[in-house]
Amino acid sequence: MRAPLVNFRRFQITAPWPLVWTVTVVLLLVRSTVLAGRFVVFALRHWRSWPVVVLVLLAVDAYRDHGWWPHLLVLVVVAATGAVWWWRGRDSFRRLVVLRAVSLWRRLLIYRRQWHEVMSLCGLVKKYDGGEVLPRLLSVRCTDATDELVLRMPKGQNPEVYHKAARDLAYSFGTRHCRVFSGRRQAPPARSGRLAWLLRRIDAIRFRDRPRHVWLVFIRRDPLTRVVAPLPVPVRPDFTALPLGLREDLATYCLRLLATHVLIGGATRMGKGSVIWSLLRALAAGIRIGLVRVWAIDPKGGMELAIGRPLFSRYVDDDWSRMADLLEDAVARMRVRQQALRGKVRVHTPTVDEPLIVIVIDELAALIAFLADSDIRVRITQALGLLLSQGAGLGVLVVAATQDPRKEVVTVRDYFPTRIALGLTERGHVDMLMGDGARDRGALADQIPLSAKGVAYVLLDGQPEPARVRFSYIADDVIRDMAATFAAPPDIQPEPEPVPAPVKPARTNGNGRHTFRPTPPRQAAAPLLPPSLLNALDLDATRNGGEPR
Ligand SMILES: Nc1ncnc2c1ncn2[C@@H]1O[C@H](COP(=O)(O)OP(=O)(O)OP(=O)(O)O)[C@@H](O)[C@H]1O
Repeated sequence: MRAPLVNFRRFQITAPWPLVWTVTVVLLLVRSTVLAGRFVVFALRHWRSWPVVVLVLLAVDAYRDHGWWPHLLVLVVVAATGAVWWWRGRDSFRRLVVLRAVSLWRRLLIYRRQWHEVMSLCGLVKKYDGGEVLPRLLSVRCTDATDELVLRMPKGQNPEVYHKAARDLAYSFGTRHCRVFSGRRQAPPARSGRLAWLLRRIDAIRFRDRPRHVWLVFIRRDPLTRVVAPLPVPVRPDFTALPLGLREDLATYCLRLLATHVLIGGATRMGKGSVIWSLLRALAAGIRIGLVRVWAIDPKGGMELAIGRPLFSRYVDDDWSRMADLLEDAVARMRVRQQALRGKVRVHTPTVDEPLIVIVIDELAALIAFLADSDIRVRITQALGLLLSQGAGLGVLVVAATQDPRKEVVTVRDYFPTRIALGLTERGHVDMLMGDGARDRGALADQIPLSAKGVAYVLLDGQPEPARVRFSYIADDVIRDMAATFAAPPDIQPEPEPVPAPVKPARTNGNGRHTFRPTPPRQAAAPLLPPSLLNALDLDATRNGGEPR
């Protein structure tokens, strides 16, 4: 017999069966451990469903043994307990039962059902490996006015994409406003007590930074369409949280007035006055005891601020030169404080002896842009520059309103760390006032309707995304009442009386004789708008449901 061309037997090797079995068992073990781990994660993630699963199992068991009547009995007991709960504690019932039921309902019927469609149409779906990657909806939490969704972005996206798509998302889900937040909205709760250390550790995990999560807040019912009534005057003002109005999620909007200056921008008649008066109301108790001293300048001849004169320790509305004096006096006070605090503290703490000085200026542009007398204008600009650059930490703060936020008009704009944007006339004004990119992040101040007076965009503590708020409307009667109740005590340093205008020194006319040129009378600050026009403008307020000022 002929020998085979290739002798396969020569290459034959015996199978290493122990090795094959060992590898297979190890692979199976790894796989089943992974699956078990996934199941545990799934079960933990959906821990809220455990009671439901247990109840369903119990219900099936009870039905098998006794029929329908145990279910009926349970239903009656649950309904009776719910009724008693609702009767005794409506708030907790609403929070723990009604809102949770609404959240579940809206999650399933509104968001889950349309998720794929809306995400695709709003351009938020990514294509990868021949398939689609969608943002993943993690939770839906409803409040009385908002739906807060948490979602995880697919890889290759950042929150900017959601900021841009915010309006499309809002209208797609049947609302008008959608706010996008790239960070968690609630801070971890403050823990105390015996188990605080444990709870703090759990919070550290629960509230850890999640860069791939995005929070979408849909405004289901806009609470800012109604005028906000004056808020109660705090017994002692908390400068880190002064209540000034209402947020669109129905929380109270609080301003942090500690070591900051505030610039209020808004087109004419959009409610700059209501921001100032809301702030003064929040400070009123401090004003009465002398913890806060308000120095007010109203370049509109007192049209806005004169009505609350008793609240102010110093007040000028009729003389540009006295306005400059007031600001220079504030600089002098600031310098004295600087000397006293140097090397001791970095931020001044207001006391009755060394109060917080708040300089309120109703129309900043009138002081630094439209003032004809260049000498006084330079004095005012210099004093303001010093106050704005150094006064915040020393407890000398400036709160100023302007209709025009352009740099050419408000040259000192960049020195205001806190900005409030009421309704503005131009799209470009939004970024000028709130900072670059603010409009893209949702501050649509140029789209605030004329009727929404007192509605504004603000930045909340620690969040780059602007929030929409409405300041409380303080009517004239309320201001008068406030001025009578919370009048400022006499200042330790009395307001200087207006000094008569200095007579210019005689000049020689070259032939030894002297010609006296009397100085023209001091320039009085005439109102920017004549009273007749202001009265006419007040009519629009009456038409819009507000009260004329
Ligand atoms: N928060 C508010 N809620 C409801 N209506 C308001 C609010 N603030 C102001 N208004 C209405 O708008 C009118 C104008 O308000 P305000 O005088 O405060 O505006 P302004 O921006 O200060 O005007 P100006 O540009 O003349 O200084 C008021 O007469 C009032 O009727």
